[in-house]
Amino acid sequence: MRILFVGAEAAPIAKVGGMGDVIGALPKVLRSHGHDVRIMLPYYGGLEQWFPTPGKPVWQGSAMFQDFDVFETLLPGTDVPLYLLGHPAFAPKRIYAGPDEAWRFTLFANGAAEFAWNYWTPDIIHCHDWHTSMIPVWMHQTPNIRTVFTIHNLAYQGPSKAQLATMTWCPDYMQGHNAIAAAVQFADRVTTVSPTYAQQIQTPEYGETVEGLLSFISGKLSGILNGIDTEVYNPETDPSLAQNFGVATIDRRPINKRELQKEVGLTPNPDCLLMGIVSRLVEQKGLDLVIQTMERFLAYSDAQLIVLGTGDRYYETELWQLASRYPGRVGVQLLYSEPLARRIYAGTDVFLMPSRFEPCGISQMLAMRYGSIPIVRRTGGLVDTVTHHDPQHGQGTGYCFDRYEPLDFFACMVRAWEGFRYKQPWTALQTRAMRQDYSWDKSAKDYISLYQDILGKPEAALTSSGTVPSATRA
Ligand SMILES: Nc1ncnc2c1ncn2[C@@H]1O[C@H](COP(=O)(O)OP(=O)(O)O[C@H]2O[C@H](CO)[C@@H](O)[C@H](O)[C@H]2O)[C@@H](O)[C@H]1O
Repeated sequence: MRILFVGAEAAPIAKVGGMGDVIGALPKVLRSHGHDVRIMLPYYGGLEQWFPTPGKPVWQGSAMFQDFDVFETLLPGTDVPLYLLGHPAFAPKRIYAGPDEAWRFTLFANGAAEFAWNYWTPDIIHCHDWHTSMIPVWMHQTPNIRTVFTIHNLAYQGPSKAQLATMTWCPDYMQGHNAIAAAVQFADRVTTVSPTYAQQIQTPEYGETVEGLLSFISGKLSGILNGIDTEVYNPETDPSLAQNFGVATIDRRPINKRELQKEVGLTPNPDCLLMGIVSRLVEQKGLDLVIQTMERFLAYSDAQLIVLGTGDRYYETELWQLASRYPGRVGVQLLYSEPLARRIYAGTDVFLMPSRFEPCGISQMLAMRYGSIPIVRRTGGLVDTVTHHDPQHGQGTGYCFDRYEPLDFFACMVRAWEGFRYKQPWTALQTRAMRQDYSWDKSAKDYISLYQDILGKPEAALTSSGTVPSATRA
């Protein structure tokens, strides 16, 4: 099959959060199954560091009365062809934010549609989040190109119908009151990134005002759990770590804790419970629970905390103030750093993720792979990836709580702190967490079945190169 991934992020070149991990990893796994998968991204300012000589565009097109260029290269470290859509609107060195966000991503989506009609025609365009919402709208009248729309985060829904109509002249058939609602209606299939979240978004509590629509289209909605890139995120080979380790050499892991404590200005102490957060600092991530409980927990215990993230000014300020009140015990790094993130996964004892909602969550899986035990609220993909530690039966991979209440989170941290004092069961817990299989293999197969189902083609109808002969395309 020929599949074009279109999205705003792809690791390692343009990543803000988990969607970048997904678009950076899944295509290469799908290609290893014999499918021709390619990616299209905006050509953001700053990407020149990855591609010093952009060369000539492979195609030039226009959309919304704007001319744009498309350059072709490979996603670094992979064999995945990457198309970069170049237009001055993407010249600034930022992925999101800015007053023109709605306009420039609508241009990107429309440009990607033009590209698929005129240059490289895939069987399926796999669209990610609202930035690509116009693609299913346009493609519903193009029977040979089908669409999958994946919701990574329903909290962001893109421009309103009125804005879209002004920007794109989209005709009245564009149903739905905003970009994401339109995509959901016109896509051949809608997916989200965990089975639990696929159910939750059909309820008022998690549906972000589109729960009615999502339950109406539930026949074409499914949840496919994210994986992680186990080649790139491997504590045995990760060059960012002070000390590599694996399940068999877990006794080497404490070196990472000591070096991390030194690096972020915490008092080196192997015996205290070192807690970590690596996150976008936004309401979704449950940071108000952290802010409400942390002083009391620090007073009650010997714990330390390291936070890495950027986001809302309110959370940045609150966390910064906490760090200034607890020098040597709380370290806050308000920045984006991939190597430091990995050192936090490898050096902390527990990883906090008390999310208000969580479509899937990649961070808790990375934490487990690196032996840091997640403390999570049981919501969305956290339900599907973390099970509660049961020391008596030697089961479970983390600590979980249900209600979004400070007391419940506090109690969960106390249980983890208590558990950490018993070294043998703790090491067994770490080993279990590290042994979990969160690779993309299973989910990639689920996506392949979904694509085949849309095309109405059994595996045998595909050619040996994995493409459907054009004469037999639907
Ligand atoms: N300051 C920083 N420095 C370095 N690295 C940082 C960082 N802040 C975050 N990261 C990295 O960004 C990723 C975060 O991914 P998550 O899936 O946990 O959450 P996010 O909300 O961004 O993703 C959304 O999309 C994904 C993908 O579908 C869903 O899993 C998730 O639930 C949904 O909210 C991790 O790889 C993490 O290490």
